[in-house]
Amino acid sequence: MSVTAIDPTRSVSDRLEATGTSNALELRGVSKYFGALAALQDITLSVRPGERRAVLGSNGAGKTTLFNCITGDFLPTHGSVRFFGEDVTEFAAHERIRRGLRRTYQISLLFTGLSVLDNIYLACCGVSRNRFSFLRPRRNDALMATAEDLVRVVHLEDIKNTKVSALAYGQQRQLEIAMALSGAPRFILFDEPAAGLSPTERSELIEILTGLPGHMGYIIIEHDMDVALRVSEQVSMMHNGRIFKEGKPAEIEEDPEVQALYLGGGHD
Ligand SMILES: Nc1ncnc2c1ncn2[C@@H]1O[C@H](COP(=O)(O)OP(=O)(O)OP(=O)(O)O)[C@@H](O)[C@H]1O
Repeated sequence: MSVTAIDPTRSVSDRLEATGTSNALELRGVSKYFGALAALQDITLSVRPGERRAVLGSNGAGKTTLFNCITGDFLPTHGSVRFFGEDVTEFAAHERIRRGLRRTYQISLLFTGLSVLDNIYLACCGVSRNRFSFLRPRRNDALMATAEDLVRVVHLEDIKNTKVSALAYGQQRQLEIAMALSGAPRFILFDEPAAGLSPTERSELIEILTGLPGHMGYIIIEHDMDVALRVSEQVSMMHNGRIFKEGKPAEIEEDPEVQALYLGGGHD
């Protein structure tokens, strides 16, 4: 199986030229406190449209809290979150979804009694404009065509009619990615997509992520450095609620401070 690494300079600038807009995501001075505990402290982060960013850090560094502040699951204690130029700091999660923000979760949210294709189709229905219509006796052909496209994007076309309960774990994670892609998102947050995957499944995941359409930017939280560094163009390192280093994957991999804190010391 061949894995194509992202060209870090050309792909980003090409995408920026194509989109011609401001940052996809912009966090300014974001902090999040749980009582006296500072889970996030003064986070400032800019991600350009189409950019692929990895956020790495030890357990408890604040990565999931960061995602929750971006998605609207948590309201930051201080600071602001902008999505494609719009201040969404106080927007509910569904309002951000409507603007094209998606995420995957560490826990599975699939309908195990339905087929792969039906799960994706339902996800497409969920984010379509007509989702509140009760008068839909037949399948929507356009949404089904989209679901068929997505099944191919995540390499599940050969088992599209298989029930989710019969899928291998890695295939279920691939399906979750397809569901996050429903409704043509502008930006996706991937929460540890490689967790629990076999080496073969990880290679498949790398292929899927690097093969996503160029305009589709994302942030990936990942403990697997090999996956994270191969699917990202820029890396932000977190520790104790702060981003302490940013750089390209090769720079991060060779950085002595990163090695001391993360690579050398493990993340437990
Ligand atoms: N809802 C919550 N209530 C109280 N404390 C929380 C809550 N969510 C997270 N925390 C705390 O905030 C800190 C950051 O947690 P967070 O889950 O964001 O870290 P993480 O980097 O995602 O860790 P992991 O890699 O283990 O998932 C931790 O000390 C955690 O215990």
